[in-house]
Amino acid sequence: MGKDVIVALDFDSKEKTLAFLDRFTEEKPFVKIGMELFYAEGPSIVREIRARGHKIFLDLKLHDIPNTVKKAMAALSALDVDIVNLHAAGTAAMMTAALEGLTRPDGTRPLLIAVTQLTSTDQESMERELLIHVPMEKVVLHYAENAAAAGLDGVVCSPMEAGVVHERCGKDFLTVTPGVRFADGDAGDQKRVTTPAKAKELGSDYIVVGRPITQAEDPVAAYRRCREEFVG
Ligand SMILES: O=C(O)c1cc(=O)[nH]c(=O)n1[C@@H]1O[C@H](COP(=O)(O)O)[C@@H](O)[C@H]1O
Repeated sequence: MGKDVIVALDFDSKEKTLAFLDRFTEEKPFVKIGMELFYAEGPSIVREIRARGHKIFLDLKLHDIPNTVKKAMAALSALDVDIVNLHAAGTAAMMTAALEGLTRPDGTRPLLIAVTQLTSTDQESMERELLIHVPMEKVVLHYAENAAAAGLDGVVCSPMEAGVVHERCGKDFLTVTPGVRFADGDAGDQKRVTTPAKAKELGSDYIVVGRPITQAEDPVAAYRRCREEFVG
């Protein structure tokens, strides 16, 4: 898999989602199905979007005791998706169980990545609300190293940390980075934000972009602008 833009399909219904995807007549974007759409429509929406030929990052951010995560991942392994994730790269036991559950009888599995610190969290809120009194970059690197040691394929972090994660965990360890806005865009609830061009410079493998594309007046033009900046 190469550098690409992943479009976050944060819609509350199948109808809105498919109407959005129908706008793309020339390209087949890599998409992310997250909690909002999955909880509204269930696994059938994943199958339907896959049948249309899209690559899929299924972003359900699993986090529970190892046995529960293993069983839930086993259920998700029946879906033909490219990436799934955990929230967060916490204990080795949970991550190992997730890998076991996700691995199909034939030995194949989707890529498994884990969230480090949400891109809606900044240093101040991490300290005040989560009581983590360590620099953000160090926290992200710690989670990334945990994930790499457990055998995961990468992490979700902000583009701001992509470079150091690659330095520490290797160039093949994936950095999937939300928190992306155009220079003239509104950050909204995101805190650790860069432009697509900056994410490229910093070494992100994938940028995850939702509202700057889905809420744009011309989503296809916004997607193309994003790809142009990030992939070139
Ligand atoms: O796991 C994620 O995808 C994720 C992790 C994170 O730290 N920050 C983050 O924004 N995301 C997701 O990335 C998308 C970003 O959407 P926009 O802020 O609209 O571009 C949303 O679907 C979030 O759920």
